[in-house]
Amino acid sequence: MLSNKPGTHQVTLTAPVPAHAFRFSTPVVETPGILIIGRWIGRIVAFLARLPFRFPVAVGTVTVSGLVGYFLGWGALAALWSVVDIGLLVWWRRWPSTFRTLLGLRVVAAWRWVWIYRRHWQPVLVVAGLAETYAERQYLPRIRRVTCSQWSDRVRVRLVAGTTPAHFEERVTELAHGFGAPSCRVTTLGARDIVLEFPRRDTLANPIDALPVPEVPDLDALPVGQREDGTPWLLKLHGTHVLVVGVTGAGKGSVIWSAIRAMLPALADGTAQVWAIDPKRMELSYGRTLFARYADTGESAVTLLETAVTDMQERAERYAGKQRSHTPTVADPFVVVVLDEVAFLTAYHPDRDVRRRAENAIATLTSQGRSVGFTVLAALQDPRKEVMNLRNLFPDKIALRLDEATQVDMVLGEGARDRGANAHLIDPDLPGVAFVRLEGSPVPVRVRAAYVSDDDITAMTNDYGATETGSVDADSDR
Ligand SMILES: Nc1ncnc2c1ncn2[C@@H]1O[C@H](COP(=O)(O)OP(=O)(O)OP(=O)(O)O)[C@@H](O)[C@H]1O
Repeated sequence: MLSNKPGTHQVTLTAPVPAHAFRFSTPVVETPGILIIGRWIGRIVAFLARLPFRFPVAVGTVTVSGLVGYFLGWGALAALWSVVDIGLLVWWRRWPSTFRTLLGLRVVAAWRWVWIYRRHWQPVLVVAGLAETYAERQYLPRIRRVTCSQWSDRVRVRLVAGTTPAHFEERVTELAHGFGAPSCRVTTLGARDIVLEFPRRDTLANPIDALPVPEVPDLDALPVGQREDGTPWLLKLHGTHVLVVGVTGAGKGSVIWSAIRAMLPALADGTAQVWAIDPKRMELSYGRTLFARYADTGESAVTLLETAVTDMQERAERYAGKQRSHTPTVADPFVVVVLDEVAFLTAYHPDRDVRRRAENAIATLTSQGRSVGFTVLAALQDPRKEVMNLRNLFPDKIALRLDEATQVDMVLGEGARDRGANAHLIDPDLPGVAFVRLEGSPVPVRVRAAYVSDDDITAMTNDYGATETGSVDADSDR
């Protein structure tokens, strides 16, 4: 106990209490050198024993090459490799997709595991604050596996017990920078089991052409663009309200037009209607013949909104006690009120009465319209409360390029920026790129809306628009 051996004085887990004459503490026992060396040898042997299972192709290749070189000589090895190279070349040219999935991406994954993740894992995690310390020992989450898809690396990680995926979600920016990726996304697979997804390149860098019009539109999942992982970005309109926020030129129009485009067959057969409010007279006027109602001034816009409220309430009264959800029919179509620059009505319109009536009507529609088939799809440039205090009545929000970092959480909700939704850093040269929250996941996803050009809109109005303009723009007071 009172030994003066080196190390005895180092362990001070609790501070001494001066009033106590004796202090009991755990004795420090010196580890014999042979045990330390034995442990290192054990770890090296375990590593070598695991290698063939972890990298069977690489270990097999090296072993076979070594055996051929040793028994048959270097000439035979060179001949073998020439044949293998020609075989690989033929495979690559003839069946590129199987070559990529079975070999190419595995080689890339092994390389990136060693060179990027293994090498930088400890420093990046320690600096990012993701290494845990307990009783003077450091515990690091462990890389279980690295796999590669064509566009991203997926790093499967075993968490340190007592930590949660939220620790990683809050550090996605640090992780992305640390491993040299444009972004990082965290997916939870199970207890202490997460995947970090690092894109290797920006899959949304090129504009996406207007998507094909679906034969039977699914109003719960309208294809409006592409997600960062290459899968379609599907927008739910029926049973919700959507607020699209972005600075001027961010591409709000492309989200609105992509949604309208995806609904075209439903507009044509009368099971859905678009009621459009277009204060700028630039965005929606182009496709006027597609809309059941159209308004472009303050007064006519408020009249349109109040008509929607009256129709909605009449429908709710009919449904009361009989049905709890809406199924689109020709008699009771799904109505989407599309509002371009909603702040024009709620904040900027000079007439106070128009502002008040518009706000009341939007609040009523957004709070009561969901279950009876009335949806508001609104675009907004400035999400601050002074401009739009109704934003929380929109369950789904889309954050295109924003002006300030603080606006990200205003749009996507608390913690969205910490989880990597850097909408304020979206490149101005990438209009249509946005962050959205998908159902059931707190992690924002990067997406890009398809671009519906003027020619596309002309083709849409030719194919699906009403022939008599007068029949569809009853609310316009132009
Ligand atoms: N999804 C997209 N893909 C590629 N380019 C796009 C996309 N959306 C918009 N653009 C380009 O950006 C320009 C501005 O887009 P848009 O008018 O839709 O922005 P906005 O957010 O509606 O702006 P404003 O609020 O001023 O109307 C378009 O003219 C087009 O050239």
